[in-house]
Amino acid sequence: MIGILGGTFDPIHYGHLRLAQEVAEGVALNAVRFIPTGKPWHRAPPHASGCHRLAMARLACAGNPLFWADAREVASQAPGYTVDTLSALRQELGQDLPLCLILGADAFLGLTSWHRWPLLFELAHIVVAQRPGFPSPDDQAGLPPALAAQWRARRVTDTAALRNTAAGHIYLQTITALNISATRIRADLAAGRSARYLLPDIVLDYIHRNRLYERSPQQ
Ligand SMILES: Nc1ncnc2c1ncn2[C@@H]1O[C@H](COP(=O)(O)OP(=O)(O)OP(=O)(O)O)[C@@H](O)[C@H]1O
Ligand SMILES: O=C(O)c1ccc[n+]([C@@H]2O[C@H](COP(=O)([O-])O)[C@@H](O)[C@H]2O)c1
Repeated sequence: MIGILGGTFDPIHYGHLRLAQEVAEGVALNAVRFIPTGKPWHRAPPHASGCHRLAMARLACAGNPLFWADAREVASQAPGYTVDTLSALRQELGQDLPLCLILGADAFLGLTSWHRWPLLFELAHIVVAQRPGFPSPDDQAGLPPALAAQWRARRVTDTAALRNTAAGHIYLQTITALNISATRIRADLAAGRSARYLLPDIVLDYIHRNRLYERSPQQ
């Protein structure tokens, strides 16, 4: 079973890495692919280029045999819709392998705005985790009605259900709450404050060597 963690990763940080690690252990994944977005259609352009964000993801993944940074969205000129990425992975990996799309609560709460979002359930399971500062995904009052309906229909509490079908379930993984965001890291760096212990040293060294995030970020 493979996990997919997409993100802007501008830059990648311990919130992403613990999310991937704890989901991998929680649902018994064989690998997690980190897929940095190329030119995201849904938010302001990233501060660092796709090449830099991919390089930082590669550095962060090195040393963990489960983790792998996937260049496909950065290398593509297409809008980077997750449904297209999952379709391509399905073609490569076959129809039977269970795929788990990993989402933090903020991403999950916005799911109904995603391109062709109901199709995502035909391509992968969704494993969602809480994130500090956002409503818990199992608080149905906080979900848009269409997503709450999917939650009721698809939610499973036994990880065996994820292994037994290739796609279509929703699973809530409890993880260590880390109130870390890339926005905060960019703000710290732009203000000349240290971002140590929020992200791996090897990524921070890369940021300093390449003089990323030195100017005041536009939020
Ligand atoms: N601290 C965290 N805890 C749980 N999930 C997280 C955390 N940080 C990011 N994620 C999840 O990782 C994925 C990618 O997030 P993203 O790259 O946008 O990071 P971010 O820190 O939210 O960035 P930014 O502050 O620039 O919006 C999303 O599914 C998001 O919910
Ligand atoms: O496919 C979509 O329409 C879509 C809309 C919003 C976000 N996503 C994906 O969700 C992931 C997390 O996005 P973000 O903004 O939190 O970095 C990333 O892989 C995005 O490509 C995808």
